[in-house]
Amino acid sequence: MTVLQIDQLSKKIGRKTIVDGLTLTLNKGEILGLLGPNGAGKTTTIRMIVGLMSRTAGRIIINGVDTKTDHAKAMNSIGVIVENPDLYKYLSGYDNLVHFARMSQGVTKQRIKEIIALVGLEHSIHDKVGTYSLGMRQRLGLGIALIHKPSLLLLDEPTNGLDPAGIRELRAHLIHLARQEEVGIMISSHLMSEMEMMCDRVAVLQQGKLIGIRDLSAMAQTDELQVRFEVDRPEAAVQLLQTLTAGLEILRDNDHIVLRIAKTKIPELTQKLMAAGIQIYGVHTLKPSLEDTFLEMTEGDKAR
Ligand SMILES: Nc1ncnc2c1ncn2[C@@H]1O[C@H](COP(=O)(O)OP(=O)(O)OP(=O)(O)O)[C@@H](O)[C@H]1O
Repeated sequence: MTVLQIDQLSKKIGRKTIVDGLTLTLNKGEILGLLGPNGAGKTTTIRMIVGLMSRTAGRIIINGVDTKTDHAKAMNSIGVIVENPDLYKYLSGYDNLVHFARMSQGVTKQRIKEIIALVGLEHSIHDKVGTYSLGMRQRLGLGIALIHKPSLLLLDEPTNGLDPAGIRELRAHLIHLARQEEVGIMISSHLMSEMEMMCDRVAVLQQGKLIGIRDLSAMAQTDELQVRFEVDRPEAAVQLLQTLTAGLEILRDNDHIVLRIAKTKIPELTQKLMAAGIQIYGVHTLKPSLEDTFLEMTEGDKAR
């Protein structure tokens, strides 16, 4: 089920086009990354979705509701952390949650308890927020964004300022939310490594334009690997493999030969090399990374 659908969304300020005809969908239980360098238009896109900024053109549909037709209804199913959450630091985490819960209808004590467990703040929820670390404040902010059970969560660079442990914790919470509570999550970042670790799909933005979408779960399942054989006679190895597998591209890198094959092919090729008397010192495998595919996309873009 689609929780967010954006069609031909654009933003112009003066003569500058900041977001240019962006079309995207986000499904229930999916984590979609919005990846792009500074100034690519990520924040502007998120601000337009939540109505913090007007749009120049395009449609935004949240759970089947057009945000232009019924903004309030569409916003009911969104949780958002656009910047550092506004928290009351002289109140406890619990009192902050109660305060924000009053703004939504029908939030029960049980829901507040669930939220505290969900964001892992059981042990410090009665401490004053002023004593919290940045990671704890982020988690409380996440809890507040989730209190009314949104089916869509939007996060703009949520890991900014977090240390590696904080980032790991936040990532675990977001994956849990998507998988267990089926929340659709859109998260912006300029860090590929971060996107790679938590997103199902990544939309790459460059100068306000969508230049490609990569399905990371499909990338993880593909059995094509980059395989490097370290051998004593690379020349002979290349010749042999080329006669065995027509059309296979093999690169030579000093004592290594590098090729892209399915994992299941490795034993067969290893045996053939050994049978030809070629000594194998090592076999190293590498999955194509998001960075590789990102570079492929941006280079492809330049060529057009
Ligand atoms: N109100 C505004 N007036 C003029 N230009 C703006 C305005 N808001 C944003 N911009 C410009 O639009 C571009 C996109 O900004 P935006 O903040 O959406 O990018 P971003 O991808 O979120 O980048 P960052 O990672 O730096 O937050 C930038 O070049 C920015 O200078």
